[in-house]
Parts: sequence; structure tokens; C-alpha cells
Amino acid sequence: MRALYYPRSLPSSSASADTGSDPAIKSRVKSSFSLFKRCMLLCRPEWHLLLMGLFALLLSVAVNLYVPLSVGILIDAKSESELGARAGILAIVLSVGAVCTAVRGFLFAYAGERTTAHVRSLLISSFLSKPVSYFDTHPNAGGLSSMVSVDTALLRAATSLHLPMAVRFAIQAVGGICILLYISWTLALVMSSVFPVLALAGIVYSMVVRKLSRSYQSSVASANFYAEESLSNVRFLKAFSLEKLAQDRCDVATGVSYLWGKKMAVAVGTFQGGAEWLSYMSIVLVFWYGAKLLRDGNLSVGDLTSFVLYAVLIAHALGALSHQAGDFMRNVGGAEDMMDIVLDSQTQNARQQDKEPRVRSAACDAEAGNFLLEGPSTTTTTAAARLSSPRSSTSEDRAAPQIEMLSVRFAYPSRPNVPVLQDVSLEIRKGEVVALVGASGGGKSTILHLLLRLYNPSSGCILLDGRNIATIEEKTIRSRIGIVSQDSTILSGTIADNIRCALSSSAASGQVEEAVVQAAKIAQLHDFVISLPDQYNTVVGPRGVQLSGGQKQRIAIARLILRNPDVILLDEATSSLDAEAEHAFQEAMSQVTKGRTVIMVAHRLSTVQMADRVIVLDKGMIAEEGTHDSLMQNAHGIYRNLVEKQTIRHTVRQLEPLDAVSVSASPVSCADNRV
Ligand SMILES: Nc1ncnc2c1ncn2[C@@H]1O[C@H](COP(=O)(O)OP(=O)(O)OP(=O)(O)O)[C@@H](O)[C@H]1O
Repeated sequence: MRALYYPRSLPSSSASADTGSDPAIKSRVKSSFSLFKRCMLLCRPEWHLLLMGLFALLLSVAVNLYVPLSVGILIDAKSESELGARAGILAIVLSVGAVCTAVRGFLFAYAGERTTAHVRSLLISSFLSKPVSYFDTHPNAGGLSSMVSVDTALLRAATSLHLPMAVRFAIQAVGGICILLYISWTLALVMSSVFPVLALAGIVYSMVVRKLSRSYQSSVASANFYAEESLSNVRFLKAFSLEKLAQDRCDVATGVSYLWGKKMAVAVGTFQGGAEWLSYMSIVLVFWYGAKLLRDGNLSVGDLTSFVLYAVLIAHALGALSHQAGDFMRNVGGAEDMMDIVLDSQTQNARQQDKEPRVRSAACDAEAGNFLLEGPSTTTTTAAARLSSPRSSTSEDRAAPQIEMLSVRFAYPSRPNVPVLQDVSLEIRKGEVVALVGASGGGKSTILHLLLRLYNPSSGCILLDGRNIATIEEKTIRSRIGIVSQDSTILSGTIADNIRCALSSSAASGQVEEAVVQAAKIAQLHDFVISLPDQYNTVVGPRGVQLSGGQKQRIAIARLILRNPDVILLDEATSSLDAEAEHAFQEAMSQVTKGRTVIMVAHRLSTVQMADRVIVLDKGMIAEEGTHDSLMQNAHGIYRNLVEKQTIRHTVRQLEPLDAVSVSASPVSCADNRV
């Protein structure tokens, strides 16, 4: 079976352009250097800890380098007392080395933890600040969340472990070679003959492993996606006996990551084995040439002992250096996409701070008045006070259009060539209740998305109180326009948490609790909540699984009440409710919507009839507009046709035996009368 494979495709950056297609080694080395530079940029805030760590590291390397020399001196000691004194000095030096190692370990680990926490926070804030369209084109949420957990852990290991170790072994190797040159330059040259081969192998390995690691991380993200999708939809999978399908999809995705992992294991094993073999060969060369020098009387036993110890130390350092450098490249290669996102968003933030608010259409702004919009209702006093007092709209207010769409055209960024709205123009006055109806896929919900500025029109513009919403801060728009949709989003936590999240955190807690209860009462939720043992502190489970659809929706209404918007959008808010729950919903909404502008996407005739005006959308265009009664006058009109079809279906259903209704392909319930 072929899995639907979601590669973790992410925005490319110039720095991440090396994906293996570039043939020039020079540019690959440059690209590896740029990867290292980006990694260092992320660690920059912790430079003081890293500098202190580097200092401790240098001291511990100095101690390591001193040991073979002092062993040689120890062996060549002429008297018992000289031997004791030299052993004492060696013990003190080694103790200092151990302290330095401990300090170095702590400082790098601490800096790594701080960097990881900082990068995680930046990454989440970068995702949350992305436009909704970003998530349409990057649907792999598992991949994005694995960046937050896995990729940041890779970065931490790279910066707090592999990089310091690589630096340590590099200094140890270079220092050891310098001392060897001092003891016997000919022997040092013999030993170094393998180094160029080792260096070349290291460069090739780091390039290969970086590429493999990136593919591996991407495939792991894909496997996470399927695992996450299966576990979060376990009820659906069981209900439709789709466990096998889910298992197969997970297995195929895991199989892909296994293949990449296997390739990486081959590369790692080959290089590490090869590097170790070369290191041993250099030691054999030292033994062979050193023994020759000793036999000829050109080297003392102490010097040869020191030399051999240095040779072992250097060989070990080189082996470990290749190991650590490889692991560093593998980790930063795996975290490369994540680093790009964080650094790009930092650059964008810096740029945005200097920028004026964006103006999308000068023509639309010329039409716009310069109203100062109300800020969000951030205090409970205003929210609570407004709860009991419905919005009063004067006749003058009602005459002024609150929302205008001017020649709006729109296509979703993920499907730019498929027009969804075509030249839509409409005006909605303050306090008006407007129903959007029409065939499925006609663009009704899309209009609500544009009003909330989840997307921007491809052309044309939308005015709120005469001002182009493209020039209004998103936060302000969303404090003025509230939405209740069919599937009310419930976050993990308690019922109270889910209601009070509509308010700003600056509100006083006593007032908040009072406002939460008041809002729940208006939303007809209070009686249910107080019947629970933990009342408002009842935990609702992930995505509110412990609540019914109607209860979730009443929580959403309570939230809306606290938000206190001027314009309310209802996106098929009652379509999943039965007749009784719909009645409770309508009761709750009738208080909330008084005096406010309401735009609803509705299918039920009972809901549509409540509207002052009905707008019929057909294939992304406004086909008809008027009151329910006036539209019903048009014998060949789309609206009348829809109503008649639904009325006939409703009547037929009432006549159908129960089992015939249950197998009907239409999702409409018996109580429905949908338009
Ligand atoms: N995020 C998206 N990316 C790409 N296309 C989308 C997206 N959301 C919706 N569409 C497409 O846009 C068109 C209009 O969708 P919309 O949800 O606005 O229709 P609707 O009139 O509300 O339909 P329904 O009554 O079935 O909810 C549809 O063809 C749909 O496939």
C-alpha cells in the first residue's frame, strides 16, 4: 500500500538550498559553514555562558595535553623523592582538570537548555503568527509539532554536547601535534601522513550525513503525523473498523523513516570505522618509526613513552573529533528546517517593527472614513455591563453600512487557480441580520473567513465601519467580530477555562469568575454545569470529548458573550443540533444578538426566516438577495427552488419508515428543514 506521504515541505531559504543537486563541493562546504553559522546565531543569547564554558574546556584540554609529557618526566625521574614530587604534581593537575571538566559540562548543558527553551518559544510564536493560509499549504501538523519537540532536542544535543566535544578534541589533536613536533618532528611528520585522508573523509561524511539527516527527520515527521492522526481519531477508526488502514498508513510512513535511518547507520558506521582504522594506522607508524629511532639512540625511553601516549591521545582525539563533528552535522542537518523558520521569523519581526501598517488597496482606503475603532473588550466590567444591555442601534446607525464588500474576488492560496468568490459586492447595515444561503461549496463560509481576515481578498476590499480591514490590526478585527461555528473548538482544561479564555488576562479574578457564570447563564449552560460534581472546574478532556455537541456550542456562545463583539458570525452553528438543542441555542442567541449585526450561514428554513435579508450565493457570486417572502415570489428563483426541494424532502422523510430514513444518504435529520 502506498501511504499518502506528507513531506515536511517548508519555506526554502537561501541558506538551505543545498539539497544534494548542487555539484560543486566548494559550495557544499560553504553551505555547511552557513549551517554552522545559523546554529551559532541561535545560541548567541547565551554567549557569556558559552565563553565561560570554552575557557573551562581550554583548561581541561591543557591538563589532558600535560599528562603524557608528565608521565615521560615521571619515568625519567632520577631519585625516589623526585618521583614522589612529580607524581604529586600530576595528581594535583589531574584534579584541576576534573573540576574544569565538571564546570565545562555544566555550563554547556545549561546554555543548551536555555537555548532550547528560547528556540522552542520562538518557534511556537512563529507558527502562531503565520497566516491561516500557511497551514493550508503545510497540512502536516505532526511534522510541525515534531519540530518543536524533536528538532529542538537535536539542536540542544548539537550545541551542548557535540560542538563542545568537537572543539575539545580538535584543540587536543592540534596541541598534541605541536608537542610531538617539539619532541621529534620527524616522528610527528610520519604520524601526520594519514591526516589529509582523514580530513577529506570527514568533509565528505559531514555533507552526506547532513543530507541524510534532513530526509530522515522529514520522514520521522511524516510518521508522527500518521500516528497522531490515528490516535486522535481512534473513535472514528473503531466505528468504521479502519484500524487496519490506520496501521498500514503508519507502517508505511515508519518504513520510509526506517529506510533513511538505515542509510544513515551505514554512513555513520562506515565513517567511524574508517576513521578509527586510520587512527590506528598512524599509531602503528609511530611504533615502527619510534622503535627505529630508539634503536639508533636518537630518542630516550621517556620521550618515546610520551610520544606513544601523545600518539594515542591524538589518534583518540581525531577519532572522537570525527565522531562528534559527524553527530553535530547530523543533528543540525536534521534541525535545519526548524532553524530556518526561527531565523526567518526573527528577521521578519525585525523588519516589521520598522514598517508602517500595511495598506492593501489605496482605492478602497480613499473610500474609507478614518474611524478610530474600539479596542477589544478587555475588562470584565465592560463585558459584564454590556451583557445585560443589548446593543442599541439608532435609525441613523442602521442606515450606515457597517460591513461592505467591494468587488471582492478570492481564491484560496493552496488553489490559486480556482476562483471561490467572483466580484462579490454587498452592504450590511448595523443591527441587520443577514442569512447566507446557497448550494454547498458556493463560498458562504469563505465570506466569513474573509470578514475575520483569516485570508485577504485576491482583489477588491472589505470595509468595517468604512475602514478597509486590511489596514486594521487583526486583533482589533477579531475583538469586533465574533464567530460561532458548527464544530465549536474546546481546549483542554476546565469549563471555566474554556469560557474565560475570551477575556484578557489583565481582568481581576473575582470579576472574571462572576462574568463567566453570568455568561454561562445567558448561554443556557449554567444549569448543566452546576449539576456536575466539579461544576465550573470540571475537566472537559482533549478537544472537549467529555461534552455533547450542544454543550460545546453553548460554551462557545458563553465565550462570545464575554468577547462582546459588534458583529456576530454564525457558521452553520445549529446544523449538528437536534430540535431541542437548537431551541436552547436559539434562546441563548436571541439575547446575545439583540441590536448586533448578525451574518449567518444557515441551511434550516426556521433560521433563515428569522433574517432581515437573505443573500443567495451561487458558484461564488451573489445570485439573489431579498427577504424570505420576496425571494419566494420568484417562481424560478434559486432560493425558492432550494426551499421547495427541502420541503419536499422533509415531507417525504416524515412519511418514510424509520429504517429508510436511517440509510438516507442525506445528512439532514428528520427535524430539519434545510435550505
Ligand atoms: N482552505 C481551503 N483551501 C482550498 N480550498 C478551500 C478551502 N476551504 C474551502 N475551499 C473551497 O472553497 C469553496 C467554497 O467553500 P466554502 O466552505 O466557502 O463553501 P460553503 O458555501 O460554505 O459550503 P458548505 O455549505 O458546504 O459549507 C469550496 O469549493 C471548497 O472546496
